[in-house]
Amino acid sequence: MTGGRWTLRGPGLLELIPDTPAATSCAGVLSVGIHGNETAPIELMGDLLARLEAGHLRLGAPLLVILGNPAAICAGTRFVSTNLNRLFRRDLAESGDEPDRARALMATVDAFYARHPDRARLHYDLHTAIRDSRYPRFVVEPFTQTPTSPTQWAWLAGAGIQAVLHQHRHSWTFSHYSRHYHGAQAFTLELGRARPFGENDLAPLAPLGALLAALLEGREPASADPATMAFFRVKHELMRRSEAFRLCFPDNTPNFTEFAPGTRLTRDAVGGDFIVGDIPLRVVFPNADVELGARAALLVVPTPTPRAPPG
Ligand SMILES: O=C(O)CCC(=O)N[C@@H](CCC(=O)O)C(=O)O
Ligand SMILES: [Zn+2]
Repeated sequence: MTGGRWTLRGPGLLELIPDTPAATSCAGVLSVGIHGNETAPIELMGDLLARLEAGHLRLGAPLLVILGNPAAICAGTRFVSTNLNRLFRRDLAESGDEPDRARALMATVDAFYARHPDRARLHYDLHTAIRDSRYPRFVVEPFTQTPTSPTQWAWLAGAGIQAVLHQHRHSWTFSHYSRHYHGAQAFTLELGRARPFGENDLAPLAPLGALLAALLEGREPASADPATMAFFRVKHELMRRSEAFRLCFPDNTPNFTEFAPGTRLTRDAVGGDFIVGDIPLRVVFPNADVELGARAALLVVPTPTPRAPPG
């Protein structure tokens, strides 16, 4: 490897250690495979690491590269026993494969950021979605007390991200963990539809690959006007409350599809049905098959583009 060395902090936990980090470089966490069937980010990361190993990239920043759920990746499934991306909380009490993995990932992230106390913290958690989307590449901004830096919006726009969704409450996802406990600039990135290994079209992800390469080399990534992205915020979260829960629209409805006032969206034996009120709502991540008590869909509305910094 040119410019540094690597060390394994555990299974699927690769730390890249530069000889001479660029002065302004971030301490970055890049995670893929938190859901085992979301393969495009794993291929993208494999390509980045292959270019580093071949000497086409020079390491210039400390990076922690995480392969999230190896057992689920081997099985080709979203998870083995429970959804790993709901377990990133320090008071986690559950036992089992995914809870143990969540604890290992949290401890590894804690130790990584602690080794770089003076650097800006960043975490991109890379996913793909179950369904198509009106915006194939979008990010979820975890609920946060600390505002997102305008630079992040410019980098994400420059990386071909088409939309942003602001979360309305704590969600205990991996990106939320880095944001909430470490004040990192952290996002979940949704990068098209989940497909098996070998069936992904990585061409639309080339600008994101360029962003990741710039971070790895400690260079300033390309920027674009954040106004090129559509911004949304969560208005309602639909939960599955009983076995009878079902969605009243087809399974293949793309993310960000809009429903008019008066449309019935769900039926459930507990808590009643959900009908769209006075303003249209768009649906994101609909999934009637989630565990009881889990999120079955987000309903979102447009929100203004964050203001650019003065000057
Ligand atoms: O397509 C779907 O329904 C799910 C895709 C996915 O895994 N999304 C993440 C989003 C995490 C977040 O809200 O930040 C998830 O559900 O864990
Ligand atoms: Zn996912």
